Amino acid sequence: RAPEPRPPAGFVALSDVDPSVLQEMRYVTAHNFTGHRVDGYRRPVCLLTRPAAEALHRAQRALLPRGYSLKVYDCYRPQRAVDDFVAWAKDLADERMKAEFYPRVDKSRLFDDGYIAAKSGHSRGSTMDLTLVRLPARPTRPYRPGERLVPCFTPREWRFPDNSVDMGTGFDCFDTLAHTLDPRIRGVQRDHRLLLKSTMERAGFTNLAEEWWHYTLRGEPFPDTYFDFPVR
Ligand SMILES: C[C@@H](N)C(=O)N[C@H](C)C(=O)O
Ligand SMILES: [Zn+2]
Repeated sequence: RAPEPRPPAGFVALSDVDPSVLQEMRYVTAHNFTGHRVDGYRRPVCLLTRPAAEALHRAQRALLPRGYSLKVYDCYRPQRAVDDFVAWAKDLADERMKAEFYPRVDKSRLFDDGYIAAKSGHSRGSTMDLTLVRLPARPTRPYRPGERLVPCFTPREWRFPDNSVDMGTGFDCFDTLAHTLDPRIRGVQRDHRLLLKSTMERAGFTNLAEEWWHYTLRGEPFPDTYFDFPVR
């Protein structure tokens, strides 16, 4: 068997650049919209290009004195993981995670509506999905496969427990309520989204309008390369 490709020069583990950023890597677990560990994720680590990791460190430095930490859910995503999402999307009968992640969107619409990309910025290594956590971070519990699912846009107390601040929906909530500036999101939920957005923009990132959690580094180092080495 051919040896697995290794991370190319220019990639780093986020923990080597900023160990204080919390990590809850969802696609290496079954707690994600597919319901299975996604192809290409072997270890729960956040890999990024060095400039993206250093920019994230700048954002974290701005947040810590205010009593918040960043928490990443996904970082570099191999192309084979994206291909796994595409294959999953073609199987319209597999809706085992619909009740939590896309209760109001037809599975056949997830790519066209902008919630998942067949060529993703994550595979270029300078994009991440993340949220804010109020410090000190509360402990979390793992997802138990088969447990009862709760829609990701219900009040926070009913959703799957997450130690992040209330953003109005959970992570990977494929719904118009997750659009960053959706006018139905008000009060502290909107404040949290705007704190994340302004901090990330100041550190050099751009948000995806459909997802409050998705950010890409401006001037990324590999704008045309979709990498496929596994996360390990
Ligand atoms: C799947 C979700 N976490 C995400 O990252 N969506 C964008 C559109 C992507 O797939 O690049
Ligand atoms: Zn993303």
